Amino acid sequence: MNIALIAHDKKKELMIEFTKKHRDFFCKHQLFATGTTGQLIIDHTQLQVHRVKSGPLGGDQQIGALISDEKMDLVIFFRDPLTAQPHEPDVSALIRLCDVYNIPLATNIGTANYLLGYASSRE
Ligand SMILES: O=C(CO)COP(=O)(O)O
Repeated sequence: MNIALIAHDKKKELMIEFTKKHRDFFCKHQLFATGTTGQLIIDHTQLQVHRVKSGPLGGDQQIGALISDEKMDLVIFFRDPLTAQPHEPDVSALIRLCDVYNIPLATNIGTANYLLGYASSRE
């Protein structure tokens, strides 16, 4: 599967812990991430990650383009619901494209755990 991993700043620690915990799952898949999130995942897990630009600099739109090209199978996007983002339209557009293309999307750890459990059971 092609999997996108994205986290807003206050959720980056959570993403690091999540990818560390599920490293055995993630190492079997092609990973894509926005710039800063991707670098942190690489630094802490040594997983291979294809990094696009940072979210506020167009990275969310690049992930959105991959979704619209039907190249993404799962999106895990730990959003920060309590902090205004300068690129909020890009965030909304990415989430919208997941709905347009029926791509499974987790925006919090509860859903992410659920989706990973399901994806692992199908391996
Ligand atoms: O802003 C983001 C998602 O909207 C994430 O971007 P970074 O991973 O570059 O911080």
